Amino acid sequence: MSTPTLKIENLHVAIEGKEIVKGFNLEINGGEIHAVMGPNGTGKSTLASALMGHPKYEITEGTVTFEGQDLLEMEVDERARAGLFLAMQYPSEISGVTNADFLRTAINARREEGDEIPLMKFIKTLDKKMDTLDMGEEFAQRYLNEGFSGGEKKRNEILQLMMLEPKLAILDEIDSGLDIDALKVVAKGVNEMRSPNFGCLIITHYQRMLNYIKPDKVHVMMQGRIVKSGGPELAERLEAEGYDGLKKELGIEDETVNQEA
Ligand SMILES: Nc1ncnc2c1ncn2[C@@H]1O[C@H](COP(=O)(O)OP(=O)(O)OP(=O)(O)O)[C@@H](O)[C@H]1O
Repeated sequence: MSTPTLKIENLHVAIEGKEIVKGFNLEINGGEIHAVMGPNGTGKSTLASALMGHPKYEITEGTVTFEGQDLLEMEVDERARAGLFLAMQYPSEISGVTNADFLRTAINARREEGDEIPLMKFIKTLDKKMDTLDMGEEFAQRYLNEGFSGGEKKRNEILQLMMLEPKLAILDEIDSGLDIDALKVVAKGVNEMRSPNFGCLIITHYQRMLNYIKPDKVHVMMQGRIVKSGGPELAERLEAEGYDGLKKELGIEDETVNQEA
């Protein structure tokens, strides 16, 4: 058996002393796409931020390995260099840094000194990927996310994903605020990345994203942990019944981790 790309065991995460993630387990093997769905406030974004090493999130228990290495021991930049990518629900704007400069710097940060990506190759690859995502040429020279619409920011995150070619991407609600055309474009980008060397964790409320990116596994998160796992049909059931049907089946009464705490 090969080493899983990501292995999360009994993870507990607290924010300002309050436990939000409560015993989360997940294993993603190379090339698999997993979706984590769940109602508001169940700890999905907290999980994503904790995996990326956000200092505000305290890991109180559990282990996480990335290709067999202890992820929790790694600094944030080490996690990115090791091939972990996080697309945020609200990408930040950086004035004075163009999209193209940012991407080239980020790509080179993951390469050895002296092995930087040649400029022409970079430009050619960037053009091709921007074309796939229906992005106008001007986006390369615009400051990072500054003045971008919500949909443009999401598209831009997928551009970063395609350029950086991570081993594992965590996509936190990249579908929120997207119109149907943008959603299809974003899905096209992710689908183009599909390969045995690319794993993906998609965090979403809605099934609609999963109509375009077919996950191998779907997990439902409630009260800070996975309460049910299945295939794409689980997402379809949630879309039809809402989360209430599942809560009844599992005997879960609380809606959020807050109420339980
Ligand atoms: N920085 C913070 N300080 C205090 N509480 C926080 C912080 N971040 C998250 N929380 C709380 O943790 C709980 C889980 O939040 P989280 O954003 O992880 O949920 P989520 O499942 O991603 O929700 P949504 O689907 O609405 O985005 C919420 O009750 C939230 O208020």
